[in-house]
Amino acid sequence: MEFIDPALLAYCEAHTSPEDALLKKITRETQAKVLMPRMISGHLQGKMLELFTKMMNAESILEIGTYTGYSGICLARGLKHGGKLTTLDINDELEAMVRGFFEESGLANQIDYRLGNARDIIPTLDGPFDLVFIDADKFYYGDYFELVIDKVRPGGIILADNVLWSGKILVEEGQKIDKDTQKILDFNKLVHQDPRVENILLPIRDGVLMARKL
Ligand SMILES: C[S@@+](CC[C@H](N)C(=O)[O-])C[C@H]1O[C@@H](n2cnc3c(N)ncnc32)[C@H](O)[C@@H]1O
Repeated sequence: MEFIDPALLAYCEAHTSPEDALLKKITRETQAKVLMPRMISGHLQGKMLELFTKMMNAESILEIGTYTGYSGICLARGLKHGGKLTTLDINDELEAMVRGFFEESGLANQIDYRLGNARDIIPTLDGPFDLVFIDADKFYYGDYFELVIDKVRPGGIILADNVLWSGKILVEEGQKIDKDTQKILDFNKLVHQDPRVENILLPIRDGVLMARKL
């Protein structure tokens, strides 16, 4: 499901600071060489992540789901001088490509790229994080939220991508719901009802849930 008229999207992109050569290259190579290129954050969302990070003056960021590094580079570009991004992914087949992009970004020394299952790695990480971007396997979004909430500083932000799940969260009465959709529905409800955060669901791209820790 497209959420916005393609002409309006093109207008928004035309009035957003342009993607630079590296982000264009990551998009091109992801489309040419990697499975499921739709997973990449892309121009609008990438710029949003960079600007949120700058607005927060973030020093410590955790990303769950590196993929080809597009969103990671956007987040790292927003970091305060000397800040650090920790980014996790289970897929080691992309490692050489991703490390190459991080080197090209000039920010590799601020990016701690770790391979493995995020549910095993997160408990070993020290907070506090200013910002956490959840963008890995949707089935475990609720687990990621619970694993990171105590590691986020008060006033810190948790962002979760794809929470509109291509519109599948709109369920008709009696309709059968697949497991991932059910997990996204549960996650959106969990965050919305959690007294530890205030939240907004932004209809950007496939939906971004923003929760601010109180
Ligand atoms: C939607 S993509 C991330 C897109 C990336 N954030 C971007 O915007 O360019 C999801 C990524 O999560 C990773 N992933 C899935 N399950 C994971 C797990 N249990 N632990 C760590 N990473 C996982 C996948 O390998 C995939 O690269």
